[in-house]
Amino acid sequence: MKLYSAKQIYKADQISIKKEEIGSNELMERAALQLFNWMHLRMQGAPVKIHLFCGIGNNGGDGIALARHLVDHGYNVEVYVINYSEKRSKDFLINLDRLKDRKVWPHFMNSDDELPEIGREDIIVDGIFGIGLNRSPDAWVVKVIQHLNNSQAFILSIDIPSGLFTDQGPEDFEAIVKSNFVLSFQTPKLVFFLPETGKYIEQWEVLDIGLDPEYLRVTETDYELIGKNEVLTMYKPREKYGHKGTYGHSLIIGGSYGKMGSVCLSSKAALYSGSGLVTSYVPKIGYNILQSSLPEIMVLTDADENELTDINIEIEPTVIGVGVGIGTSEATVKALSSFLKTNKLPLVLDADALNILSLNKELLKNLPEDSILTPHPKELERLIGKWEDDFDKLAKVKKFSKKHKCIVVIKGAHTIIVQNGKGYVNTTGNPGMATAGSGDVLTGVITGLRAQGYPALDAAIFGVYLHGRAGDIAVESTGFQSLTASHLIDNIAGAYLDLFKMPEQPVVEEENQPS
Ligand SMILES: NC(=O)C1=CN([C@@H]2O[C@H](COP(=O)(O)OP(=O)(O)OC[C@H]3O[C@@H](n4cnc5c(N)ncnc54)[C@H](O)[C@@H]3O)[C@@H](O)[C@H]2O)[C@@H](O)CC1
Ligand SMILES: [K+]
Repeated sequence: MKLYSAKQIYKADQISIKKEEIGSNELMERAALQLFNWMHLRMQGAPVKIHLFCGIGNNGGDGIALARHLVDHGYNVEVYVINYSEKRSKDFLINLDRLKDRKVWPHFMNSDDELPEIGREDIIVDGIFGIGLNRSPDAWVVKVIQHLNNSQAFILSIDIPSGLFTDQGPEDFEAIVKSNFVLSFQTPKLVFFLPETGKYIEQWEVLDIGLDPEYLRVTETDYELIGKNEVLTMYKPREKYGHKGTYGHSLIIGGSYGKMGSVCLSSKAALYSGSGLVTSYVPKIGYNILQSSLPEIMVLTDADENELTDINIEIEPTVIGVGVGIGTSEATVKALSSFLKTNKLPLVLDADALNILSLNKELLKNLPEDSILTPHPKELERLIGKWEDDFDKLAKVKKFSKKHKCIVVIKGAHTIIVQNGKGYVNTTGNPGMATAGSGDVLTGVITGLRAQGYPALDAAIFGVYLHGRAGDIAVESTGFQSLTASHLIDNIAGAYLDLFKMPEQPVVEEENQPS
């Protein structure tokens, strides 16, 4: 699913209005009706108090129009207009008049007005600012926003939580509505998925207001949201006459004294994600550990007992996953450096391989094109330097990816895969996956997919999706706290099977026929 920018949404609005020969207020009416239907379906006329806080632009206009529909259906509403500017939009004014026709008089709130009382069982509709926010709200509006956040009432935001910019990071974190639910028009917004701003959104849903499908189809976006539909197009079915050679050979290079578990996890994950063959390359200390815990896997050893000192491979793997558990000792840095200088095979780099690259940036030029780097936030900072906010981080990663012709997997609650100027935002996974070894499993899954012939970008996107989906399936039986990296591996199978599961249809009971 594409994530459109505010500029693109405004353009889609204009094109739809022109093509359909409708007024902009008709588009607002569509939006308001969708909002109303959503609420009405869930509330079924319940006499809960609904406080609608509306700005003076089109987001406020949506709120005012919604208020009219709620009033028409007998809901208990109170409307407040937050008068933060003299420049009321045309469609806001049209809808204000329509509301007044119903003899509903909003409270017009200015800077020194008292804040209304809101019960914790009430509902707040947040229509103060939409995608038109272009500077931080004034101090008194921030107070109103804080009042809503402190009320403990359920907050339903129209289009975007008020105070969040659509395409830039926040300036004032106090000035943002904390939404329980966002009904976002036509597209979710990128900020819903970034660490600094995603926390203002508990849940979201898209309302289709019928913006011009052709414009939406042909318009390229900088970001895409990745769900099942997106990865299904990447999936490679197994061939009937395939053999283990058809599905590639993964080599996992890693480990040091006390850190052999990471190699076990990566190697096993590569196998479970479908790699035909898997070999691990480890210090001697790892030989028995791997041979006895993973019978399907072949093992090669370094000359040294406890750490990697000379990466000397005499096999021809399809892809190499390198870095888990290797540490950063002088001997290992040397070994990795000389390996990178001669290696031409596709790479997935993780953990200390990334830390070694950060300390020896000249090695980056040795990476084969389309190498996949999987840093967690600290490793990323070492690679690209500090960032000011999430948008600055994304800009820096894009620049890095372009310069070094590599794919960067920014691990997080919503992992984002960046190649060149484009980002792919993952939707699977859960907080239980913040656990030891989770990253090692991801490295194995991506390596295993690459071995099977998935192009690098697909391997990264699909791998991140599968890893998260395995976590989502696992958590149903483990809970967040007890989820471990091994559970993730055990559920890779479930994540694959889930790709082809049809959504469950609601059971419709047959009506009793008179006999
Ligand atoms: N035809 C359309 O454009 C549609 C727009 N829709 C709604 O319209 C919204 C966008 O409306 P607007 O463009 O009117 O913008 P907003 O309603 O988000 O903001 C209102 C206006 O306030 C001003 N402003 C921005 N930041 C401010 C600040 N900190 N303090 C004071 N004033 C500030 C800006 O001039 C802005 O246009 C969407 O989020 C959506 O809810 C929907 O009705 C669907 C159709
Ligand atoms: K809003």
